[in-house]
Amino acid sequence: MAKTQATILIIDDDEDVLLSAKLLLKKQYTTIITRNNPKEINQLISIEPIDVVILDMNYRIGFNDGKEGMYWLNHVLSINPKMIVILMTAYGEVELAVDAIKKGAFDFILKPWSNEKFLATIHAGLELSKSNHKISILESTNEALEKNINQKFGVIIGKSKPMQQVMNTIAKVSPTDASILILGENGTGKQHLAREIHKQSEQKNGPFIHVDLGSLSENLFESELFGHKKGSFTDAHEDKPGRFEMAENGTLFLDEIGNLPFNLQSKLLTVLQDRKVSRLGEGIERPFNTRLLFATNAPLNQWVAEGKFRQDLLFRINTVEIEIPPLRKRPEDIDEFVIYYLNFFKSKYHKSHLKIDSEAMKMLRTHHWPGNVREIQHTLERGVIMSDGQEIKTSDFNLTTIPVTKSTSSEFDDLNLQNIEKILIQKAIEKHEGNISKAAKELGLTRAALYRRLEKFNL
Ligand SMILES: Nc1ncnc2c1ncn2[C@@H]1O[C@H](COP(=O)(O)OP(=O)(O)OP(=O)(O)O)[C@@H](O)[C@H]1O
Repeated sequence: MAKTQATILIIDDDEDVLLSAKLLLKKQYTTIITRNNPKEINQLISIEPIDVVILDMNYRIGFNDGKEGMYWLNHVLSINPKMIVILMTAYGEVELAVDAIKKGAFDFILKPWSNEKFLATIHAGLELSKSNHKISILESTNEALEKNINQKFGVIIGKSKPMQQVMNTIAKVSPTDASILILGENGTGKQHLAREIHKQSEQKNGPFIHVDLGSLSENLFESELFGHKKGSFTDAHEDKPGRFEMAENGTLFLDEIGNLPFNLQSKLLTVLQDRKVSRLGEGIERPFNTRLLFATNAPLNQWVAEGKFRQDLLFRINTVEIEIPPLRKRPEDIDEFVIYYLNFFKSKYHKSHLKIDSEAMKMLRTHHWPGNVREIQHTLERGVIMSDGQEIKTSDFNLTTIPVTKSTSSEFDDLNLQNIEKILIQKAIEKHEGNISKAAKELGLTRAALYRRLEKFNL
């Protein structure tokens, strides 16, 4: 019979008890650790993936008040409140054992034990430990998924030749386990395509977890990606799995990979090579089974040449590179996007009669679309909202291109804060040639906050 994968720690000062418990359990479970001194608990819990602790109530000869057992029970639960602790106790101490259960122990075993009862108790403890572990991962996965639930548009639009080539590549590579690097300007649909790859992959029934490395502050990178142990830093109030663990049997999409700080690039490389992650502050290595997708709008090859991005990491993540062309290089797709978003927003805002005036349509077809698909989507939404009549007019779209102006102090003659905010945002985007992450960083905003302002100012 194959052994069940589980690590059980037994602590008792009686070597005979340890030996007979070990002999019994090792037939059933993969790892049995025995110790005669409870002081070793601290170290063991932080380096071994322990599922169940079996703890004696008394450690000094002649003492049978169970105080030590209670002390160590509290201690284990303060390190990990979800740890399954089973107490071993003699006949006279049943009341004490019941008290221990009230304080958080899972169950107790009476010494001398019946093998059958002993195994049944361990089995039940292990089942609970497994479901606790699953629940904690599910809670975090759920949290991450809820953030993504607003993803509104599931279809892939684009019949142009360059888009069809992209789709052909996706059909070929999605079912494999190759790492894919998606390249493209802001708003070209990198995340949208990453979701499509997930849908067409073997992991399609697992979660799709998106991490925007452009919006994470530097001190959060490690904990977000790899998870942390309670107490490993000031705000680590409880154990938390990282995104790698949350994406188990699914896809992990690391967006804006160019924003990963240089010191963490080597750590990520090791994780990708070993296919194991360790939570911050914990020595346990957890294997993961996750499809990895990456995206960036940064010129990574150039950054490698400049020493800003590790070449070995780039080689690891770009087994296949897919470049999504900007909208201006596939103008044939504009009409389809316009029709799609027009219909979508007509129905959302209950304006089913609306059409686009021919002048306005001409303008949409010839616009440069620096913000790509995201810009076309927001423009159509604005047009539908602003239009009063039967037709959306050029002015309803309020399509402006970001003016390329040289900074002069006269811009600040107008001291209206909103106007100045708009000017600063324009300047930051101009300076960083449309790179939203860098502009947001310079402005001291998250990317999401910058996007909100772009919308607010119709930029
Ligand atoms: N081919 C497409 N078909 C339908 N919708 C699309 C397509 N490409 C992009 N979109 C939509 O455009 C918006 C922007 O796309 P997405 O967020 O994937 O771009 P991105 O390249 O990841 O942007 P950023 O670089 O700013 O993170 C999304 O709402 C997405 O659904």
